[in-house]
Amino acid sequence: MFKLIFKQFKAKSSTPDLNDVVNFDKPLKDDKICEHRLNTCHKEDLQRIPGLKSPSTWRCYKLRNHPGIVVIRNPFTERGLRYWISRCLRDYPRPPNIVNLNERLFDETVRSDWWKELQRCQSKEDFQRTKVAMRWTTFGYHHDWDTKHYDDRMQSPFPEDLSRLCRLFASILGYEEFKPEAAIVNYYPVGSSLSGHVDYSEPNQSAPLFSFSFGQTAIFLIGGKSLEETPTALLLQSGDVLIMSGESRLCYHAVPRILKDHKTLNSALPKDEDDSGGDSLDMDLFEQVGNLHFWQPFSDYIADSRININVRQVLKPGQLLLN
Ligand SMILES: O=C(O)CCC(=O)C(=O)O
Ligand SMILES: [Fe+2]
Repeated sequence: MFKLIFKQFKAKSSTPDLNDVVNFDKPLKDDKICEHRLNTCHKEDLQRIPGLKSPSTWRCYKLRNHPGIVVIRNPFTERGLRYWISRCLRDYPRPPNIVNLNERLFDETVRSDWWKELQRCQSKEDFQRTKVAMRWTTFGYHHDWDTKHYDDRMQSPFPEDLSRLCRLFASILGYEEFKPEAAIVNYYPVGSSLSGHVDYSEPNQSAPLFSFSFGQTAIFLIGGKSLEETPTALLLQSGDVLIMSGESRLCYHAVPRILKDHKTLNSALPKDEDDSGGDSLDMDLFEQVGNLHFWQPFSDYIADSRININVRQVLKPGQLLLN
């Protein structure tokens, strides 16, 4: 069932039927979801992470048929969204982090600073080819796509800003001990997809997995422990935070389609957002994204792409090394 539904959503010839797709902006119309109360008495921690809306305004949902799945509908401010998008494009795909760019197709300058080199492309063709070639970057423990194993010798530092962000969401959901140790940033040009899989590479499979969506909207399929089970389709929009915890941590999931429907805000930032200081982000970048000239290339990129940050804990509690 999973593969069939994946194929239907992926089919380029058809506009997907969104009637059966859960839309968290229309929660009352949908009996597949229910509202979930969050424990947001962490105001002090929150004040130290700029770029998030006040937690009392967050809307959070669970899925009736998929215990363990939690979705927080865009808790970010507009400046916050811009910050994380530019981190994913400008900074994260750089050494010592690993990127997918093939050494036979791209020289060292592009592979070590893709975003900078993308802005320097001379022709439209070269720009487009370079833009869509970036599909993932890994950091913390690097995910090995072939062996599906992590290795103590294959690590790069986990960025402090993303670590803090994940630990904050984890603590609000009651996972005080969560340690962000491995991340994959997935880049999805419109037209790309990610087929059904289970994330079982981590020795620690009981810690939740945190997934952040930015830019264009994804149709996300969440299934069961076998491909026989019928998946539920969700719309994941810019800023949405999806948590796979408990039973759902080892369930099949996929991204069959990216919808080009998100209008990127390319205007001055709203004035009413309280995005005052802190030391947990790169505050120069946080300032800069408010400048339209600075923000323009990032805005152009996400006009037809989606970005997903996928964060996992690798080690079991108390475990210090893998091998
Ligand atoms: O892009 C997404 O929402 C999911 C990505 C994913 O499942 C993965 O990286 O394992
Ligand atoms: Fe996954």
